[in-house]
Amino acid sequence: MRLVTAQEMGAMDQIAIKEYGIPGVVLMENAGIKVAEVVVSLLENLTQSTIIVFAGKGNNGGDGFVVARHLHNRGAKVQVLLATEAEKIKGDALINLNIWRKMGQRIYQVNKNNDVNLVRLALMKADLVVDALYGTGFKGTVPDQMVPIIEAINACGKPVVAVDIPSGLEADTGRANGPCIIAKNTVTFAIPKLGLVLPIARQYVGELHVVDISIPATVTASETIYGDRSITGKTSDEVNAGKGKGMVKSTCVEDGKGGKGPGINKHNKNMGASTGDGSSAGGNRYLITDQLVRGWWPKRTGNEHKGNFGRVLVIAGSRGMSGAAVLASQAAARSGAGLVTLGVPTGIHDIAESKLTEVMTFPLPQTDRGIISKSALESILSRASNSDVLALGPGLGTGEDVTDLIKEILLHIKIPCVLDADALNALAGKTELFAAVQPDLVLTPHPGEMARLTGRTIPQIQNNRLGVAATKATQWGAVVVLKGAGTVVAGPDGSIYINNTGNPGMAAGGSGDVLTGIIAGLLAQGMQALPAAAAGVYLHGLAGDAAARDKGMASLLAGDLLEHLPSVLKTVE
Ligand SMILES: NC(=O)C1=CN([C@@H]2O[C@H](COP(=O)(O)OP(=O)(O)OC[C@H]3O[C@@H](n4cnc5c(N)ncnc54)[C@H](O)[C@@H]3O)[C@@H](O)[C@H]2O)[C@@H](O)CC1
Ligand SMILES: [K+]
Repeated sequence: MRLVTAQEMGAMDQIAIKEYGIPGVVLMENAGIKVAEVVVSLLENLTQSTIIVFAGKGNNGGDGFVVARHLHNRGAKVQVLLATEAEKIKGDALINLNIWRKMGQRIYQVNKNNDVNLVRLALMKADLVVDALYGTGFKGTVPDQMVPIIEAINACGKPVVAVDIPSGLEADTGRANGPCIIAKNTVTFAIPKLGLVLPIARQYVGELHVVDISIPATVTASETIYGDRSITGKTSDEVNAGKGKGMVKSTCVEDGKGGKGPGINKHNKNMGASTGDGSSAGGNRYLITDQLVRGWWPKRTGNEHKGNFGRVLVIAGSRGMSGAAVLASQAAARSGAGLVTLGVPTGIHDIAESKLTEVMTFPLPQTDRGIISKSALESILSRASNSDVLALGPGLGTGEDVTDLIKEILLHIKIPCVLDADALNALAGKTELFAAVQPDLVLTPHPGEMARLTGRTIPQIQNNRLGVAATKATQWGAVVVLKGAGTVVAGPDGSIYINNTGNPGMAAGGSGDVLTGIIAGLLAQGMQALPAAAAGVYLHGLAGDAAARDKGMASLLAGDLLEHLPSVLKTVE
């Protein structure tokens, strides 16, 4: 499902208004009607219900007046509390405020500090609250006089329906920098705003409804290139040249409905390049959904043999870390790869072989610390020449030997690679190598590994997950999977896929090894790097959710994910 920033949504609204001739007041009317419908669906007896609508000074408040009118028309008792001076209301919002007044309805101004008593009194009588204080126009922290109002709403215990976005939440970052409405339901217009699906926003958004307000599909479905460089990756001149021309591209890859899918080729590795860090990388953003994954799924016709589904080579493990190698290779096999071969240091070869049935194994020369030695290079490259994908890293261990080996592998490899764990640690400070690698690369760092790779702190990574992932994916010409709650998958073109499956129980040893194997398994079946990574994190999370339902989060083990992979895969197949 496509996601947009506030600026992109605003640009789409403007195109609908200025180029298609749909008056803004019509969009506002539709928005208000759709919110009213959700409110009606939540109330048992509308005509016996009292609804309080909190309206702010902008268009979000304008939507609120429309909601109030439709609920009143349908027999509810509706009170509008205005959290600004009425004189500040303008444009379409003023049109709707005036209609409300002409209907003989009052508004109650509650923009002064001592008005909070009026707010509390109204809330006591309410069955439901509509939050139309701030929408996508909000940034920063709510002004002081709004703090007691928002606190009173959150404390009243009545269900709150947020119009477009909970007030106090930033549409792009999903951050609440101060008090913020905690909604039971959020009704967002046309396309979900990026911040609404980020894990930090979950507690405020509640159930998310995405409703159509009649913005033409040609506008919402286009890979729009509007706004400034911070969104498009274009120079301001290019943007100005395109202004007023409407949609620049029309291929849409949304919910598996069409388009060629977000493939990657190395030639577009610098597309959408961004200068700064922030959320500055160009490209489109999506929430990974079932529909998207189904659209990417390799089709099986029934006439295949095991060679059709690709061969995965896993190079992993070291003394004491045979489990990582076993989990990664089993996950590749479980994800549908035709053949999986695991190369491990001699010392743990027998252990790996005894734990694995379907996966073939072979021993590699090792150092006296039980780590694969540099002299394994030739053997690995020779195996790789008969494979379709290489998964490299889980449990490899660290040291100069490993670093040298990985560097050499990457400089000579000709098949797509998934790099994880120690393969990433080995390349900290040597990331210029990524851009020199010929085949597709998928990197799967957790925030700690990303901090080492980029020379930043973990908080710096976590405070800007989307920006860092997209910027680095562009710079490195690789698919970057930044793990953690709300895993971010970024492509070299700056596009971003956000994952919402999974649970905290998955933060267990070995979970990342399973993900590496799943992505390698999907790549082996012919999926391109970006869809394989995005589908991989989605399925990995679903398997984790199924395992948590089965066993609870506390005792969830990485091996449980393997057990639940088949049923999860069955649902998308
Ligand atoms: N024609 C359109 O563009 C449509 C807009 N719609 C609604 O309009 C909303 C966006 O409206 P607006 O852009 O008017 O803005 P909002 O209504 O979201 O915000 C209201 C005002 O608050 C101000 N503000 C922002 N941050 C603040 C802060 N920290 N402290 C104090 N004031 C702050 C803004 O400058 C703005 O004037 C959407 O969320 C949606 O609800 C819908 O009616 C659909 C059509
Ligand atoms: K709102």
